[in-house]
Amino acid sequence: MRIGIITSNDTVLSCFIQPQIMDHHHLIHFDSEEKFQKNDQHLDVIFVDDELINYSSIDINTIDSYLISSIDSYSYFKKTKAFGFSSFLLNDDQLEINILKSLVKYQATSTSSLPTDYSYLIKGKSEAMKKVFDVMEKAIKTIINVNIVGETGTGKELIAQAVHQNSPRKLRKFVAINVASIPNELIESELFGYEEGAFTGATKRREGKFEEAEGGTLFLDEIGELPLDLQSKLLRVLQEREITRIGSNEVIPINVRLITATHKNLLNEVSEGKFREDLYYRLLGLPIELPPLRERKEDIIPLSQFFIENYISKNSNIPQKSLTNEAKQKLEDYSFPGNIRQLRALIELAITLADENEIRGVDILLEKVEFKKDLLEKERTLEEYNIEIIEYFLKKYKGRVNYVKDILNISKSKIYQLIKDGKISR
Ligand SMILES: Nc1ncnc2c1ncn2[C@@H]1O[C@H](COP(=O)(O)OP(=O)(O)OP(=O)(O)O)[C@@H](O)[C@H]1O
Repeated sequence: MRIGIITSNDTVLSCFIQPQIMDHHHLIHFDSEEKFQKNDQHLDVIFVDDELINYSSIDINTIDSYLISSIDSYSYFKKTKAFGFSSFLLNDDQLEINILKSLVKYQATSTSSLPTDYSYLIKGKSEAMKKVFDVMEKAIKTIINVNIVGETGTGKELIAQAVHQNSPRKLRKFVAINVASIPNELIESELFGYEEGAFTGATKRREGKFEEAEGGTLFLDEIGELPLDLQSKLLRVLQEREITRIGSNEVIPINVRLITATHKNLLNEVSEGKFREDLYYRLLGLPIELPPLRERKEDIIPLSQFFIENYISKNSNIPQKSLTNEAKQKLEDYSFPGNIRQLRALIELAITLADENEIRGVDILLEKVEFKKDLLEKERTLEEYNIEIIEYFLKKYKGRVNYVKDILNISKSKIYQLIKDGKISR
């Protein structure tokens, strides 16, 4: 790990880094005669005096433009005319882990000064969400790695996208990959790419996700599922900041911000030997915890209203709808195992089911959200889907054919024919 410190005052170095690991023989100053060695050209951690401004790979030659993108640091830099620049190399794994740990702690307690407005995209006024927004501010200000923890559907990918879109990297790509969804033997080629002929089926060269995300952000979802051998490879890539495609000797430098996500407690995985500790601290960077919806009930109604507006604005034929008190209560009392994704599906179904301008309790089909998903997953013919839907509405409206034909905009005779054929019961 190479640490860089920009400062006019060497004593600040000791504030963050224990004296015993400082090796002044390795210090390099801008204003000295010394030139950077080739392998000195990347820094892992940069401080401007006591402010950690970056914790990720950065090329020394681009440090100026990096500082400009980090407004606070740049104005500080100008104001104090700080020009001393030091960097030193650390070769001790355990010390490296200790430094990473203290950096994580430092980041978690430092405050931010660049408020960003996510309210158009991410809803939530609960204390839990305020904390999430606070950490996001810090994530945006630096290019520190970020790890998002939360159950399925809590908004991990949405947060990752928001961090990217508000960061100086927004002009480059946001590339997302779900590690759990790729067979183990394909993860390496997905991440790092391959050359033509590298293995059976590699008919032409393909770039991996790291290359695709160059200059931007790579979102690795379900990182806890990464097999141990690939964890070592990923660690090496993060340390060396370069990749090699499978079947190639060419070393490709990379400049990618990593955001990882998991629904697992990775620290437990570390203690069980399933996840490498050194990789854990490299990836952890800033931890963002997204609590399940049942633990932030005050967000349920604002989120529901947001999804109603969103859905109606995209479907101009649907009139405005609002939630009755009974519907609100029903939503607030529910536990949402599928979290916000489930709430969204449930609201969209309720809008479709609601007859008037009101969404009533009866339109909130808690047990039926899964019905909608199941319905699609069973892969039936269109005719079979039709039958299932007609049957569902006939049951709901107690066999009133006239009512159901209007809702589904089909002919009465179609329904009677299906009943006559024994395909549906009334
Ligand atoms: N705070 C929020 N405000 C508005 N919409 C949200 C919020 N959180 C999540 N969503 C919406 O909920 C859905 C699920 O979010 P997302 O895919 O980000 O969850 P996830 O945690 O990454 O899920 P998974 O673990 O299953 O991949 C998306 O439609 C997303 O836009």
